[in-house]
Amino acid sequence: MEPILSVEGLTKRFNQDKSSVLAVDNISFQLFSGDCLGIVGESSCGKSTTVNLITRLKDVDSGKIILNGIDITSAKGKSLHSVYQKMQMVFQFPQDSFNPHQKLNDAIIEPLINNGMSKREAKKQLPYLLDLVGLDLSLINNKYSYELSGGQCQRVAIARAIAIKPKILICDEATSALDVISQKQIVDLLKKLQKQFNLSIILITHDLSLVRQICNRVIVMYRGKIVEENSTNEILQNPQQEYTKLLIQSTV
Ligand SMILES: Nc1ncnc2c1ncn2[C@@H]1O[C@H](COP(=O)(O)OP(=O)(O)OP(=O)(O)O)[C@@H](O)[C@H]1O
Repeated sequence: MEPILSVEGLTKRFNQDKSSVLAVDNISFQLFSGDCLGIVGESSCGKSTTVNLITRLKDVDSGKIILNGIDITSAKGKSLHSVYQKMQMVFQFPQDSFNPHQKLNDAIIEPLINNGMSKREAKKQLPYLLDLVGLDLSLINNKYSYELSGGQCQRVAIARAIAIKPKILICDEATSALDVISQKQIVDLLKKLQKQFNLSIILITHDLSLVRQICNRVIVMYRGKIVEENSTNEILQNPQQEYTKLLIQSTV
């Protein structure tokens, strides 16, 4: 089976004043259709930089990113449009994902309009998209992001992300700013959507219990490198690397 996303030798260094950080150090991995891949590791190990490179928010120093068979390593301008048709992101702080001056109705359908759908047609999709994430149109109608709870807002962010039916959803600490009940609801929602649309998910998290609930594979990062990669069961029950063992111990 061909991977939907393949990352080969990805490297990124940040230079600041006289210091320099090798944030991502020659990492390679593959994501297959229907996979939920967890990327875990302590703060500053390079998780978010990895995501920023894959989604082309940052330029790579070296390495390759192949999305659905197409090399997107240097995708820019118009070619990014087709990248974001296939790959969408959900971020940690749902309220920050939205323009506070834009009504949520408009924010959700924006990707559809950017994708060529008329505003009238896009509006007709709203109740369906909200239903997918367990929300009613009456709740968000004419509201702004700051008028919703974090959990509700994250559902809206997910509705917007899946509106154009991406193949890959990247969740960067998407539940870590939420209370425990909302976290569980978002995890259940992601599981449901994954099945429904055969979504491939990359889940960036500190939280190994989250990984246990939803991921089938896990990558462990330490100081910019992948130190271990395996099925979730193997990583959690039979970790090979000292760092992975420490990570598991520290979160039990
Ligand atoms: N724009 C930047 N300029 C300089 N250094 C950066 C930049 N972005 C990230 N870094 C550095 O790169 C390293 C990796 O950061 P990154 O945000 O990818 O880690 P992370 O694993 O996502 O951390 P966290 O879990 O705390 O979000 C860190 O040392 C960070 O300080």
